[in-house]
Amino acid sequence: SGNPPPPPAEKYEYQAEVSRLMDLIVNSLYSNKDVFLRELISNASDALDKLRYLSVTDSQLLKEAVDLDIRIQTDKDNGIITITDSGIGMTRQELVDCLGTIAQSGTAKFLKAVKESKDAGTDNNLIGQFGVGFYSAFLVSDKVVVSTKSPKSDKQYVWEGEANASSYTIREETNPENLIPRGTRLTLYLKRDDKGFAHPERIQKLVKNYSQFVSFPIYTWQEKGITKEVEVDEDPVEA
Ligand SMILES: CCNC(=O)[C@H]1O[C@@H](n2cnc3c(N)nc(I)nc32)[C@H](O)[C@@H]1O
Repeated sequence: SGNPPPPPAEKYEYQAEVSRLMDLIVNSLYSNKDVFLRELISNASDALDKLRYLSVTDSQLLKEAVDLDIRIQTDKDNGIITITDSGIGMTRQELVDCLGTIAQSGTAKFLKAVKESKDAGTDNNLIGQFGVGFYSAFLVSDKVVVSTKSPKSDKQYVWEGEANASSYTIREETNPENLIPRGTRLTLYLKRDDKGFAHPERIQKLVKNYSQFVSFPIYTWQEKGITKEVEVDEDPVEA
């Protein structure tokens, strides 16, 4: 076909503080892995808040006419969870700035706070307070893929990171099946021992626990493995 091949994925090293932070989060929160869903829903909710706030002065941001919601899909056959928000999305540079680096001050304060906190319980809350919850995805995932489309860029970008890795990659999304109009879709490839999180009833229970303060609807779907049949629940988990 006439289309030029897509540019190759680019490899980035995490800033040292980020690597240290990921190790700390994975080692200190292993006892209560459930927190990953609360953190990722919180990030999705923040992204929707940002869009709603910015659209007040720039209605163009809503031209992609998609509802403001969070969709969680579980594929229990393959141990995969996807969390999609129709929020503001990230540009390539924002992916680097937001997921590959962290403000030194934030890290130092977080590390100090965790050291001072008595037990894992307080750690869970600290992770949310310091906005570093994204990395809790690696509590339950071998690999995390973030596919994101911002109104500020005409391309959709795919960030890919693996547990215990010192680097991550970013490439352009070229598969039409994966394109989203705006927002961010996280795909979690669950660890062998954590595939239970992809069971719909377990996700629904966690969503009910963690979503009471989320001001956007959260829908959960069960993906029927290779048939890709999508069964919509009788009624969405209204926030
Ligand atoms: C410390 C890890 N960094 C983040 O979680 C940041 O990444 C960005 N992020 C994470 N999930 C996101 C999401 N779903 N949408 C958007 I817009 N930004 C997101 C936000 O800037 C977070 O503060």
